[in-house]
Amino acid sequence: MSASIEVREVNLRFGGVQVLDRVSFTVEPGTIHAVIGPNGAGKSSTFNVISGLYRPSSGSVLVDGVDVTQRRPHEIAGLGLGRAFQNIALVPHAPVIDNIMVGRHRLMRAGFLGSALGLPRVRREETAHRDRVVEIAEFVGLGGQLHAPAGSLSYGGRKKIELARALASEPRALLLDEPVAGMPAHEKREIAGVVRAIRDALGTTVLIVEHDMPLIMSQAERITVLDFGRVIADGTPDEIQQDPAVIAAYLGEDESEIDTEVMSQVGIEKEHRA
Ligand SMILES: Nc1ncnc2c1ncn2[C@@H]1O[C@H](COP(=O)(O)OP(=O)(O)OP(=O)(O)O)[C@@H](O)[C@H]1O
Repeated sequence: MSASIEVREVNLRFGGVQVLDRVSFTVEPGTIHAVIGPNGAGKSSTFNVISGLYRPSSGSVLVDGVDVTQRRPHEIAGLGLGRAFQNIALVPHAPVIDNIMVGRHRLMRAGFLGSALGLPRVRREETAHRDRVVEIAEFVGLGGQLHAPAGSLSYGGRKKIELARALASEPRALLLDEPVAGMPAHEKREIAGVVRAIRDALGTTVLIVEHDMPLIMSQAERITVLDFGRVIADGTPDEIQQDPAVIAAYLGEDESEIDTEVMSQVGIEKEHRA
């Protein structure tokens, strides 16, 4: 149930701006792999290239060895690449379960007509899909809120719906874009647990972009660091914390914007700033 993702020498330009500059890294199957870097480093752009929303100027992306660079987003999703988006797009008045069912669409064969006519085969298929979606909802901790309107859940709860929706397509690799951004600590811990469980219990490869360093350092097995569209480091959390190029990248930001708390979380001591 796990796929590898290989990003090879990807260049991405918008007008005269080189957003990604020969970006290469490999996400091994069944690992939790993070992409980090200062604001504007190219993390979201990398995700957009992998999921087919942006076409690179050159270079390629392979999923399980299959070149997907020229494929459209839905085709890439069809190969088992799921994505939970940074900006939550839910139907607030619809129940939680219906919001998650949207993610199941890719796997459902019954057409609109069969559904509308209530054919027995179609009904059986829908029931099986719904049962699986209930399991997934329970897995992410939404079992008690299946019939609540999605908009009535806390921010963390709505993020769980996003996760469940991405999981509903039974992905072999899952891209998570800032899954804990803006959450209180207890919700962050809960989501971190779910991310770990997705990999441990389902075997899904997880590629994650996140600014929350404690989460990254504790969950990721491998980290790729981007700065100004380039890969400046790639390694284990321990290696990354000690890498001089990474330390310089985080210190190179405008002094007024340096988040000392983030720095200390990454393991960068104040002495390095002198
Ligand atoms: N569609 C686009 N058109 C033009 N420029 C873009 C586009 N998408 C991204 N960029 C530019 O590419 C650069 C990298 O942006 P990107 O959003 O990938 O960075 P990021 O590392 O995800 O940043 P953040 O941490 O702030 O989300 C930025 O300078 C951004 O303005």
